[in-house]
Amino acid sequence: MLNNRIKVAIIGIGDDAISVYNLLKNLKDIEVASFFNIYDEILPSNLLKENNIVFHNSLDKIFRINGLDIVINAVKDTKVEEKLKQIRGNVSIIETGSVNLMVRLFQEKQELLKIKGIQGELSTILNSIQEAVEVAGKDGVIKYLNPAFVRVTGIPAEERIGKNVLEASPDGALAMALRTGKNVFGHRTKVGGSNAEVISNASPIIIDGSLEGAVVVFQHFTDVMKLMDELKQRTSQIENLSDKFGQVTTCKYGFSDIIGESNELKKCMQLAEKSARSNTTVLLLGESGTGKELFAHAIHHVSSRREKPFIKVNCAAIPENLLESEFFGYAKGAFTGAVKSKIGKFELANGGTIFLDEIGDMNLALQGKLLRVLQEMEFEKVGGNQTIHVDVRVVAATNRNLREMIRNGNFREDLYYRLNVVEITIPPLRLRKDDLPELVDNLIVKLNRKLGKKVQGISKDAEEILYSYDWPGNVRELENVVERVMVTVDDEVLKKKHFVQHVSQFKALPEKDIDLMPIEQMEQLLIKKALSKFGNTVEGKRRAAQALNISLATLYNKLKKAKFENSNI
Ligand SMILES: Nc1ncnc2c1ncn2[C@@H]1O[C@H](COP(=O)(O)OP(=O)(O)OP(=O)(O)O)[C@@H](O)[C@H]1O
Repeated sequence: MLNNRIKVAIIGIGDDAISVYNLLKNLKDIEVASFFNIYDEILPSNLLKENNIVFHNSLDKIFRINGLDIVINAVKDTKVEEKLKQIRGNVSIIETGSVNLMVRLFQEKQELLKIKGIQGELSTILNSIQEAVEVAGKDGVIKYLNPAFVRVTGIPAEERIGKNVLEASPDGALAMALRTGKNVFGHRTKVGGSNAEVISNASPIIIDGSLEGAVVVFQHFTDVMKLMDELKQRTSQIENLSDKFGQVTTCKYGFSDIIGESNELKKCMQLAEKSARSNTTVLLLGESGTGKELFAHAIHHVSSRREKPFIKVNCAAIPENLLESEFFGYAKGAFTGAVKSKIGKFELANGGTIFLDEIGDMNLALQGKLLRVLQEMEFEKVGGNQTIHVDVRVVAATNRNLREMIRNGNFREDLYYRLNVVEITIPPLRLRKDDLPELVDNLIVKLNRKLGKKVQGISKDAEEILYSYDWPGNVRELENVVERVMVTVDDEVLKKKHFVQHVSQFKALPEKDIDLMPIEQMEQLLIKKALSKFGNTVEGKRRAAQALNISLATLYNKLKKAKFENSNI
């Protein structure tokens, strides 16, 4: 019956009949099959438009309607009532007054069906989840539990349902939520027959502002712990890997990237290439911007270690107190905040090359530790007691005068000799100006690509001005100068006037009548000028270094050397 529509016939087509029809037409379980127009009344026009409704003008036809379930009598006529009494079988006769009640019953039935559907879905979910669920009414009587509850606790459903949770499990999360009317999170207790430790969350069920019961969801603590352990392990693996990825520098350059035909540079390249194939430690010396890092990359690139990591450590950029843990890593709990262990650069470089840039800026204590690693290729993490063995090739570089530092007691002599198995001093650009044309040509090609320009070359007078300059910032400075001009100029040939117009170095220096003075003195003058322009703050120094085309570390070194920091610049 629920799935078949109920067939209805309405007697009369007056106002009563029409309002009954309007009530019924939207109920999907009811089909108004026929109207009986027994007084030759005029049919309302909208009813005429309705489909599939048959109009009869004789009540006799009522007996012939197939499968009729209900007749609604919307006329007050004793003759009609008499006639209807003759109808037999399953047909019900209803007066218009009862129609409202019938409609309400149908609507409630529809709601009930909807609720049944939702109930079905919910019980499928509750039956299949791994977490145990238990529900109690406001009086504490347990009304529901799912199959996982029985599995986790070992208590059969029939022993539990109907009991009062406030007595059966007074310390459990469900009882707490019922007593307080508040959510309970992460509550740990032992349950039931299995005495299993569980971790539960419970919530009160509040309907229209009043507490109607509570529900608890819980699972085996061991399950949760297992998941947590697994999660922790995975997280630490991911952190380690991303740590490693972040630190491993891909080796970007080979010897073919080192530009220059001067004898001075060629000698350096030959020596570097020869030593690259052995495992020896190489010490690269030279002013800032001469290409020491480029050489370190090239050495790694032609060595048998080229497929292994190339790790760069800038000893000047890392605060002294962190340098040791940067080098060797630290063990978990080595100091406050060391919640997990950290892998150091030496371990990361295992099998490959470590490039210790600005080695002259390392403190004496750490120099001693580094010496031990270089001699024995083993070390312990900070706060750790396990010895770690590595196989690392060391390339070190500095723009400082290590021999002078040894004389002043600032650099260990034994470390110096360990490092300079092969010592390569890259000459400054001012001593190999023959390399300028090739360097500039190469730069123009690279920058044309980068900036989308079509520069063909530089004019003779521009070349002259480049030759006449001493390049304290070496190749790095040359790169910046050419880029600055190419960014601003659209001509195909770069001329002297472009360099003078756009490059402060050339603007600042008078072209003629410049007093000759020692280069170091000129350098100091320029640093003073830059600091008075940008200020003696950390930011000022950073901007001054930028303007002078030297690294911040180099600026600090030069300041230290000249003791500028205490002067009144
Ligand atoms: N011979 C060269 N051929 C091509 N490019 C070079 C050459 N020498 C240096 N460079 C370029 O000049 C810039 C500075 O070089 P690099 O960083 O190797 O110098 P550095 O001596 O290590 O400097 P610092 O001491 O300041 O760290 C880089 O962009 C590098 O590619």
